[in-house]
Amino acid sequence: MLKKNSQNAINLKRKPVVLMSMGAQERKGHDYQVMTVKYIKPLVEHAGCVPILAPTCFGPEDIEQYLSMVDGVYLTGAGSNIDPTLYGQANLTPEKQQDILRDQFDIPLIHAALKMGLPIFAVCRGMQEINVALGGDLHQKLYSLPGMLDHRENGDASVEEQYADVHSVRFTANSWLAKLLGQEEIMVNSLHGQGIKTLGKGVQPIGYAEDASIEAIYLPEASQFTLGVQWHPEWKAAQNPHSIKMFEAFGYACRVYAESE
Ligand SMILES: N[C@@H](CCC(=O)NCCCC(=O)O)C(=O)O
Repeated sequence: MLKKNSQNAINLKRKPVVLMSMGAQERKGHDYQVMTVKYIKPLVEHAGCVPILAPTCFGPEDIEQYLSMVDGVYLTGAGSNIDPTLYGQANLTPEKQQDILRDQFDIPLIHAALKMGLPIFAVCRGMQEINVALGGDLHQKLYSLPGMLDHRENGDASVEEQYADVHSVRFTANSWLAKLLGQEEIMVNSLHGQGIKTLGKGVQPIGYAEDASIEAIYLPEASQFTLGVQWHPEWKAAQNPHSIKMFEAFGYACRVYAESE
């Protein structure tokens, strides 16, 4: 039996379950599928969800079965770049790692999740995947464009320094995201070399860095919660009220989906 409390929270008998796509990594001649704990932690602690980690190395065949078991999809960041042939460009960063198996899993996953009305929260590479899945493309070297900030981290710096807030993001005035966060501008960290160029079908920017690059998107025509951010709200989320609000909102959307099942 479902109950709603006075804060409009939904008390399900079970926690909502959320799919996270894993990434490929090779170590000492063995293939691994990996997920960084920093991404899982706020999903558990602030969204109140149970993660299911899906290996992406066996192809997209079982996507529908995975999605039938979950109440949301959380697409994380990763150091790898999306294969640019998927958005009609030659590879300008051949020195960078790719993860074609994750691309081949996540693109149909996004289409299927949208069709099913599953809430989607996407971070960094995940946000770029949504744009590519919907027919958009990317700047492969955002940092080489005139007038743009360098959004990459300093590879020689400590992890603390790499994930420190470095630039602002301004949200569309009166947008749902500005209302959720209670302010129209926040400071964020930045660890990406690529960024959205042409918008995919139905993709709406809702936050921009001071160099006008796209930092947050959603899909206004979708019935479910959709949010993609280019920064890393998962990093020390417990210490960041904005990150907590985003994970809580995603968790709430997943609970609503679970209740509807
Ligand atoms: N490779 C893309 C995506 C960047 C991204 O997701 N970075 C994550 C860094 C590592 C992590 O925190 O998981 C780009 O460069 O734009």
